[in-house]
Amino acid sequence: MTRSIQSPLWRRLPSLWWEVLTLSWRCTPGLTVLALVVLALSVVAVPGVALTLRATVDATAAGTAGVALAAAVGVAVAHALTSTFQTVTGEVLTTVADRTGRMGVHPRVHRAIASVPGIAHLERGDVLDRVDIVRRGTGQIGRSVWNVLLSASHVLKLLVTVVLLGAVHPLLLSLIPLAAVPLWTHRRGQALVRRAEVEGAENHRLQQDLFETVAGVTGGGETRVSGADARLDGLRQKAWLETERVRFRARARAAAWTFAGWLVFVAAFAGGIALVIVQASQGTGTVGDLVLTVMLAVSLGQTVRGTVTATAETAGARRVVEPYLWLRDHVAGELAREGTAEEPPRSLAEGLALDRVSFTYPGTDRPALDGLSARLPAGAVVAVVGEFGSGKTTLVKLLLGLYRPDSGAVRVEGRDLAGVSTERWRARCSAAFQDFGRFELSFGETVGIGDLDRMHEPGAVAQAVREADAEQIVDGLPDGAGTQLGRRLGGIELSEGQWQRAALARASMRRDPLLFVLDEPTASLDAPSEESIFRRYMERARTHARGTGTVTVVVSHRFSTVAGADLVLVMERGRIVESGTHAELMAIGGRYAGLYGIQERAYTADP
Ligand SMILES: Nc1ncnc2c1ncn2[C@@H]1O[C@H](COP(=O)(O)OP(=O)(O)OP(=O)(O)O)[C@@H](O)[C@H]1O
Repeated sequence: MTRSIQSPLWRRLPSLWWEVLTLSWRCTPGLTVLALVVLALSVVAVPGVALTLRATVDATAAGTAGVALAAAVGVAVAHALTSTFQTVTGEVLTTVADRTGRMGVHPRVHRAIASVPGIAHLERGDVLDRVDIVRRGTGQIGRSVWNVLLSASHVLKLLVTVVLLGAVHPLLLSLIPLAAVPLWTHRRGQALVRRAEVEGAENHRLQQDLFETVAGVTGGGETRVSGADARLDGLRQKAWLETERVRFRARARAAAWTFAGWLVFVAAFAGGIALVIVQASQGTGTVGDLVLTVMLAVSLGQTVRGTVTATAETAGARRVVEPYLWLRDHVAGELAREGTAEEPPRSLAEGLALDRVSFTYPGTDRPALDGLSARLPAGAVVAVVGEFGSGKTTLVKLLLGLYRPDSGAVRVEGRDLAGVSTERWRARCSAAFQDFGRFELSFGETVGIGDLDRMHEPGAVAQAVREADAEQIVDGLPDGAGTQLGRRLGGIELSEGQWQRAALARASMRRDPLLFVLDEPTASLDAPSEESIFRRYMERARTHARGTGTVTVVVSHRFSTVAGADLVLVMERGRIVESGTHAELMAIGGRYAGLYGIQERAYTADP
C-alpha cells in the first residue's frame, strides 16, 4: 500500500531543500559554493555602495581627504561587486539548478521508479501522471532550493535597507511598500495585454488563414481564377487591423498603469529626498545621508521585484514538488515492505495456489481475474488455456509477483506471496513471454542475462541454448555466440522466430527455479517446432520437479501442444471454468473438449 503524505507540505519542504542542496553539492561542488557566495555577497553589495558613498561625501564635506579617498575606493569595489552580481547571479543559479536537476534529481527519480519490484506502479495512472510531471520538472526541483535562498537574500536585502533608511528618518520606511506599487501596476497592465491576446486570437487566426488561402499553393490559384483574391485580401487586412487595434489599446493601457505606478513611487521618492534635504540643512542629517537615501531608494524597486518573483517561483514549484514528495513516499513504502519481507522457500513440496484472487488493471473497471481459485501442485506441468483476453497472462503475472491481487492471495507453500520478498521470489522464477525482449547485445549475452550470476559460468549459456533448440542459430552466426545482435548497433538482425528462441534460451538459464513460466513463447514458431520445444521443456520440467519441485506453467492457444500437461486450467472471463488432465476434460465433454475438437478438425482438414 502507498503510504500517504502524513505531514503538510510546508513541514516537509525544509528536508527536501536540504536534500536538493546536498545533491547540488555532490553534483557540482564548485558551482554550489559560488552560488552561495554570490547570494551572500549580493545582500551586502547595494548597502555597501550606499554606505561607502555616504562616507566619501561626508568625509569630503568634513575635509578629511584620506578618509574620503579610502571610502571612494570602497565605493569602487562595492560598485564593481554589485554590477558583477547583477550579471552573474541569474546565470550561476540557473546553471547550478539545471545541473542538479539533470545529474542529481533526474537519475534519482529513475532509480526510485526502477527499484520498486513490481510493474503495477508503471501502469497506475496516478503514479504515471506524477512520474511524468516530475521527469519534466526535475530542473524546477533542482531550482526550488535556490529560489528559496534567492527569496531569503532579497528579504535580507530589504531588512538591511529598512535598517539604513529607518536610521536616516523613520518616515523613509514608507518607501518600501510604495516601491511595490509600480510592480503591482505593471502586472495589472500585463494581465490586460494577455487578455487582449486572447480576445484578438480569433481575428489573428482569421487573418492568417486568409493569408494562406490567398498566398498558398492550393488556394492561391483558385482564388486568382475566381477573382476573389482582392476581396479576401481586404478581409485579411480588416482582421489584421482589428487584431492590432485590440493589442494597441491594451498596450497603451498597460503603459498607463505602469506609468501611474512609477508616478506614485517617484512622488514618494521626491518627498523622501526633500525630507532628507531639510534634515541636512537643519544640521540633523548630512549630505551623505542624502546620497545614501537616493542610492537605496533607486535600488528598492529592483529588490522588491526580485523578492516577489523569487517567492512566486518558489510557490509555483509546488506543482512539481508535491508529486515528487508523493512519489518518494510511494517508493519508500514499497521498499519498506520489501525490507521486512520473508525469504521464499528453498524448494516446493506443496506447490502454489491461487486463493479467491481478484485483480482489476488500473484505469479499467472489469476485473481481469474474478475470484479465481486453483492449486498448482509442486512438480506439476500446468497448462493454462482459454480464449483471447480470458486472463491467462494476468494469472501468470500474479504468480510471478509482477502484480499483487486486489483481494485474495497467491500462496507459495501455503504462505501469502504478499509477505515474501518480491525481488527474491523473482530470483527463483524463470519466464518466457509472448512479448519477449529483443536485447541488442551479443547472442551469448542476450541469453546469459537470464541469470546474471551464471552468465559467465562455463557451459551455462551453451546448455541453455541447447535446451531451447537454438544451436543452429548460433552455428549460423559469423562470430557464434559472440556475434553482436541488432542492426542499430551494426550487428546481425535475427528473424522473429530466432529472437523467440533466444528468449527461450534466456528463460532456461536459471538452474533451480521454483516457478517456470512459458507464456505463449512459441507463437512465432510453426506447430512442429512448438511441439518439439514443449516436449523438451516438459522433460526439463520433470527433471526440475525431482530436485526443487518446480511448478511449470504453460500458456498456449494450441491445445494439442499442452495435452501432455499434468493439469489443464481452462479460463473464461477471469475465472477457471474447468480443470483436470486432458483425458478428464475430454471425458466430461465440456468447453475444453469442444475447443480441442474445433482445433483438431482445423488442423486435420484438407487444404
Ligand atoms: N495492462 C493492461 N491494462 C488494462 N487492461 C489489461 C492489461 N492487460 C490486460 N488487460 C485486460 O485484462 C484482460 C485479461 O488479459 P490477459 O492478457 O490476461 O488475457 P489473455 O487470456 O492472456 O489474452 P491473450 O490470449 O490474448 O494473450 C483483458 O480483458 C485485457 O483487455
